[in-house]
Order: sequence, then structure tokens, then C-alpha cells
Amino acid sequence: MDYITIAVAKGRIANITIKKLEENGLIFSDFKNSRKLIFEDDNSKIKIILVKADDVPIYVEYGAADIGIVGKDTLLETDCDVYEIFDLGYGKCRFAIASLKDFEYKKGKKLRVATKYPNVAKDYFNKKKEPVEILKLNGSVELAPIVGISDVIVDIVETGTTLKENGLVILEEICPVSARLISNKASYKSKSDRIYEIVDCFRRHMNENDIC
Ligand SMILES: Nc1ncnc2c1ncn2[C@@H]1O[C@H](COP(=O)(O)OP(=O)(O)OP(=O)(O)O)[C@@H](O)[C@H]1O
Ligand SMILES: O=P(O)(O)OC[C@H]1O[C@H](OP(=O)(O)OP(=O)(O)O)[C@H](O)[C@@H]1O
Repeated sequence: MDYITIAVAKGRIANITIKKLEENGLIFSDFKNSRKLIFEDDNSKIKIILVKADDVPIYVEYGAADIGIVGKDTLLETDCDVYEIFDLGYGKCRFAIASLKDFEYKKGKKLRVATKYPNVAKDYFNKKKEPVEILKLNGSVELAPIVGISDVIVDIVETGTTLKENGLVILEEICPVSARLISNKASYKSKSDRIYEIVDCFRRHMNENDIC
């Protein structure tokens, strides 16, 4: 049996993914205590490669991985050509627009929006026919309205703690987000049995609150 390779987004999503696979009896030795980027379970012939979230769809589209696990936030931002095949239900959060508590929207004035997700923000405001200027940042987006470089932010919110501790409030929610299983188009045809074994393995360990 050939190895099936899964590109997993480093950080939160990888930690939960490995935990769920280990609950199914797979073993990825040293995952917690190493800087290794490749982990293999010899029995199931599953190979995990750890990559930055934004890069997961690229590894999958170009066939370096058969499947990938990444947040819906990242998928909405990318235009990669992959199949999204399963909502894994974990890594739950939501996209929201937020501003400082005392922000007042002035009609007719172009909103300046700071975000790590320029495509998501552009799409959302285009649909509402609201003219905006997008400022692409790479993190700590909540700072932007505080230091006065944006009116609002578009970001993911989980517990709401980061917004609260920085004096921001949600103005609108855009959509829910959770981790998704994606597939390379050729692998989806040639390795569909193995891919669906992996889907079943996650399905068996879905918690009640994983269901979106
Ligand atoms: N509270 C949360 N904050 C950030 N990401 C979350 C949260 N809840 C779920 N997620 C999911 O986890 C993914 C990000 O994981 P993580 O924060 O570990 O990486 P990251 O922020 O991209 O890492 P980096 O620190 O390298 O920028 C998101 O793309 C999203 O799908
Ligand atoms: O609602 P909460 O539970 O507080 O989580 C939301 C925060 O988590 C994410 O940041 P991350 O930790 O990825 O750091 P970043 O600012 O570097 O993106 C996101 O961008 C928010 O800042």
C-alpha cells in the first residue's frame, strides 16, 4: 500500500488533527516535542506534512499532498483548484467585522478595513455595494483601529476575548468557519478509498459540538 500524504496547517489545526488521528490508534512519534515537519504512521501508511495554513491548498493543488486539512477562512481567501470534501467540525470560529466601541459610521465616507483576509473582506463589502479601502495586515489586526489606521477590521473571532481586551465590538458576523478536508483532484479519483477511510476515521471521533 502506498503512503497517502496529508498537508496539515501548523498550529491549532495540526494539534487537534493529530490528537484525533491518535484517538484512532495512529502513532506520530515525537509530534509534541520536535521541530520535525514530516510524521509517518507505518501501519496506516499515512504521512503528515506540516505547513503554514496559507500554503496547504498550494501543496494539495500541486500534488505534494493528496489531501489537506485547513480552516475554511484560508479556503475562502485562496483561489486554489482543489476539492473541499468534508467539514471536520473542529477549529470553529467565525468571520466578523469589528470596530472600536465608539466608532460611528459616516454614510458616504469610504470605510478603511484592516484584515489578514483581503479577498474575504473585498467580496463581503462588494456584495453590499459599500466602497472600501482594504489594508492587508499579517496579524494583530485588532491594533489597526486603536492606532487609527483603519475604521473597522475583518477577522476571525472565536471566544471574543481578543476583541474585548482591546476595546472592540462585533458590528456584523459574516460566516462560520471550521477546519475542512480538501483533496487534490487527481488523488480524489485514484485514492478515493483511502481518502474516505480517513474521512470515516474523523467522523467516528466527531464530538457533538463539532457538528456545524
Ligand atoms: N481563535 C482562533 N484564532 C485563530 N485561528 C483559529 C481560531 N480558532 C480557530 N482557528 C483556525 O485555526 C487557524 C489558525 O491557526 P493558528 O492560529 O494556529 O495559525 P496562524 O494564526 O495562521 O499561525 P501564525 O501564528 O503562524 O500566523 C485559522 O486559520 C482558523 O481556521
Ligand atoms: O476570539 P478569540 O478567541 O480571542 O480569537 C481570535 C483571535 O485569534 C486570532 O489571532 P491569532 O492568535 O491567530 O494571532 P494573530 O493576531 O497573529 O493572527 C484572530 O486573528 C484573533 O486575533
